[in-house]
Formats: sequence, C-alpha cells, structure tokens
Amino acid sequence: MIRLKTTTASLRDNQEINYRKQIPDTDMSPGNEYASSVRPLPFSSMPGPRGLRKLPYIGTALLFKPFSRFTPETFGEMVSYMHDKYGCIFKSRLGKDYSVYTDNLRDIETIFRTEDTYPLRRLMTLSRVFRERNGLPHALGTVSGPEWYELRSPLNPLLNRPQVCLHYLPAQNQVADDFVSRLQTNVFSPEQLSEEFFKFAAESIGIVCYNRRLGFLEPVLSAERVQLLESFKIALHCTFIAMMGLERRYLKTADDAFYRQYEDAMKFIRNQSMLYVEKVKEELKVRPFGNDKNDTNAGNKARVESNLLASMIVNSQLDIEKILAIIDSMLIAGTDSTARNLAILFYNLAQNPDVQDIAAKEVTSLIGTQHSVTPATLAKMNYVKSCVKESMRLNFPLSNGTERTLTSDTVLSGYLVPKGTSVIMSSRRMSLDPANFPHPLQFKPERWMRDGTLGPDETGNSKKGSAFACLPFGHGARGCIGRRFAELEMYVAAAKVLQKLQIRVDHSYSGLDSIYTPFITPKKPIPFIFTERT
Ligand code: HEM
Repeated sequence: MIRLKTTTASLRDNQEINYRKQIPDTDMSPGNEYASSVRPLPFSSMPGPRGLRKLPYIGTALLFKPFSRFTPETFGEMVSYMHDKYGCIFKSRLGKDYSVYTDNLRDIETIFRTEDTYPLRRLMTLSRVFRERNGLPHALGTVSGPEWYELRSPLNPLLNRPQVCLHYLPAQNQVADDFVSRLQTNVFSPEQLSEEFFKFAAESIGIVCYNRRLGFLEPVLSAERVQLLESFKIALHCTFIAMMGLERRYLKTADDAFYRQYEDAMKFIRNQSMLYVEKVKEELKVRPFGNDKNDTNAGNKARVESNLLASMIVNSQLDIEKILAIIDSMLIAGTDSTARNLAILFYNLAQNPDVQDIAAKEVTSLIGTQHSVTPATLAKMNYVKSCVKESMRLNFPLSNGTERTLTSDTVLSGYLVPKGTSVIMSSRRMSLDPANFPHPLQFKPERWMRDGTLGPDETGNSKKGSAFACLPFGHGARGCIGRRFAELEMYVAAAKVLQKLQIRVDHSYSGLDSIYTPFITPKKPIPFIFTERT
C-alpha cells in the first residue's frame, strides 16, 4: 500500500490518507495524471445512471425490463451499453449499494496485483441463509477472510495444479469415451444433446468429488440420479436469481416457495454426498493412506493426490460438515459451467471447419484413431488447448466478469473508489475489444499459440496480449478452484470427439444467440450433427 498526501477536492487539505494507487502503465508519458498526480477524482464524480436510477434497490429494478430492454440473462449487454454511454468506468446501483464497472485493463491489473491474502467477493446470500438456517458451516462462496482460507487452502495443492489434475486423466478418458459412444449410437434432439453435455460434465465432476463413476452416461438412469441432476440445476438457477438481487423474500421466511425448492435441492445433494463420504471412510479403513506396505512413497503421494475426498477426510483441518460444504459447492459450480462451454466450443469448431480439421489432425497425429490421451500427448496438444481458450474468449462464459470488494481505498481510472465498494470487471467486453484482441469476432486459436502473439492487427503487426484481458476463470487466490480440472475435461472431451467424429450444426440453425443463466447458454439448443470422421 502506498501512503500519499492528497489535495483531492473532496478531502481536507494535507490530510494524510491510505489508498492503493493505480498500477502505472509502462508506456505512460511524464505528466500523465496517473504518473505525476496524487489527485484522484472523488467517487461522487464518477459517471453513472442518474435520477431515480441512483436510488438503492429501485435503481437496480429500473435497469431491467419493463423499464429497459435488458433482463438478468442479458446483464452483460446492459453493462456494455452503459460502458458505451459512460466510458471505461461507471457506477450503478446493484441492490442497496453502488457497484463500479470497469473495462480498463490497468484497473484490472491494479485490483489483482494489490489483492489481499483473503480476497473479498460478494457473498452468495441464498446459500448463506440456507447454511445458517440449517446450522451448517459455510461453503467457499458464502464466507470470507481466514474462514474462507481454511476451506480453500487444503484444496489448492489437490486441484489447483495442472500436474496433480493429470491423475484424473485415465478416468477422464473413460468418461469421454462413453460420451462419444452415446453420440455415435443415439439420435438426439437438440434439447437432449444439451442434456448430454450436462450429464458428461456431471459424470466428470463426480469423479473428482466422490472418486467414482456415478453412471450419468448409462443408457437408463435411476430416479435418484435423475433427481441429482435436477438438484444441480435448481441449486445453480436459484443462486443466480438471488445473486441478481431479484428474489429477496427468502430472507424473511423459510416457507417461501423459491427458498423451499433451493433448500430441497441442496439437502438432496448433501445426502448423496454424505453416502459417498461414508463409503470413502470405509475404504480408508481397509486401505489407509501411508500404511499400505505395497505403497511406495511416490505411489502413496499419487493416491493422496488422486483422491480428493479421501485426502480431505484424513486432513485434520476439515471436519465432515466442512468437507460436505466444499463438495457441494464444487458439484454445483462445476457442472453447468463446463457443460455449457464445451457445447459452445463444439459450436465454434463446427462453424470453422478449417480450424476443426487442424485440431483433428493434431489429435490423430498424437493419439491415432484408437488411443487415449496421456500426459505426454496432452502436453503437445497445443492447438486443441488454444481452441478451448479462443472459444471462451469469443463466447465469454460469464455475462460480464468476476467481482472483487475493495479492501482499501483504491484509485481506478483516476477515481478514488472507497474501501468496501464492489468492483465488477467487464471481462466479456474486454475479450471482444480490438485493442486487446485484433479481429475480435474471428475464431482464431492461433492467437493463443506459444509464441505469445495475438495475431496480426490492422497494420499487420503482431501484438503481445495482456494476461488480464481475458479472465474466464477469474484470477488470483480466489480464482476458480476448478479451473485446471475444467480445462482437462474440455481438452480430453474435445480430443476424443475429434478423434472419431466430425462436428456440424444443422443448417436450419439461425446462429448462436446467447443469454447467461449464469453461464453462457444458447437461447435455442444447438442442433449438432455428429458423423464418423473418415
Ligand atoms: C468452464 C468452466 C468454469 C468456469 C468458466 C468457471 C468460472 C469461475 C469464476 C469466474 C469464478 C470466480 C473466480 C474469481 O472470483 O476470481 C469461479 C469460482 C469457483 N469455481 Fe469455477 N468455473 C468453471 C468450472 C468449475 C469447476 C469444474 C469447478 C469444480 C471443481 C468450479 C468450482 C468453483 C468454485 C468452488 C469457485 C469459488 C472459489 C472460491 O471462492 O474460493 N468451477 N469459477
């Protein structure tokens, strides 16, 4: 933190204040306000909606239909519209308080580079209410500070490292094979296909959370499995509606219909998780970590790293209730997110047959037409990985971007933004900004290839991109805990599908028009056509 003297009009002369200064831009000329001045503009002068739209709660309601053309599902479009109107930074009411929106690359850098040990994000009220009403400990999304860190820190070494995620590669190959086989042997309607992606993602995240196959890709599902899938969807949907501040009655009564459906879904997921916790506890009694004579040290390490649930059970820092809280948030956050982005990736590959051909050639040159993806072949699958990145840039997973609540007064785009303000980063808009990504509407995986260039701009020059211009998984200590696994899932699914199948979209499809619920969702399910690759 930088201690500065300020002469800002809104502050008393010579008053000493603490605030975080804007990260300086490297090509900034002397005399630039950020370089030379300690005179940030007051927060009150930041642009944004005026009149009734400045009022708490009412201001938020007025942003949406019937008072505007926007809905919670098109929130990102509304933010983009306001950036066009007010500039790179503006403030607007979201519920009681002001939120600040920025699409200035330097603001994003400032926020992340000066982040505290315990980054703050707006908490999920609905989940908090559920946990408090039922006397349950908090989950990752409902808590901050040291309490959050206590949940998050045991997960980091087990989920946050690409090398560790590779332990799940054999199981992930099997899930992807089952997915491909279902696409080969069934004729699915577009709605059913959308459900297939969801089942694939649920099966994949089940491996991480429960360390076993759950059978979502079986020909017939038990009533229990159907209810589990449904519960994931209800829990996520209710969380989204509550986060948009559109449903607040649940705060008053536990009998509220909206709240009840959420609570029923959460309790069902929790009961299922409890069954698997008991199973893994039994397995650990038979074969504990570290005591097995057949385990070499390295083998034991691999056992610990490839069994998240068992590792959490033996971790004295976490009791069973905390483990359940972690598992439940991973299941809910990790299913629809990956399912939607995988479907969008396939759409982009179908719309760009040349790219699809290059990706398929890369796959077959590395794993042939019959083999599985191995750590060695995955390490070389750079084009497929670039396709995944490019798809998330072109069709950003979130309606706008991630959020941080400032833990100290911070200068953003020249304004002094007070501590406690929620800042929403407009990453979706930034990912489509030609200043960050030349020819932004083109699907060009090459821009992510290893030489670090983003492809030629209008003048034919290559441009090295900023790491902060496209952050689909957020960033820093509070970034997505499932990122490495989600990426692995998408790489393997893409490789296995491209190995066998050609992806097309029926010509009757009018084109991808997406909404956010909260992850990117095609307004109309995509009518994919999968045919054998010859
Ligand atoms: C394409 C798929 C995914 C996308 C785009 C995505 C995106 C995100 C984003 C943007 C955040 C907020 C990060 C921040 O504030 O900096 C987040 C947090 C989180 N994600 Fe993901 N995610 C995906 C997959 C997954 C998966 C597979 C899991 C399950 C392991 C998961 C579990 C979580 C959890 C638990 C958090 C909260 C972390 C915390 O507060 O410490 N996500 N995700």
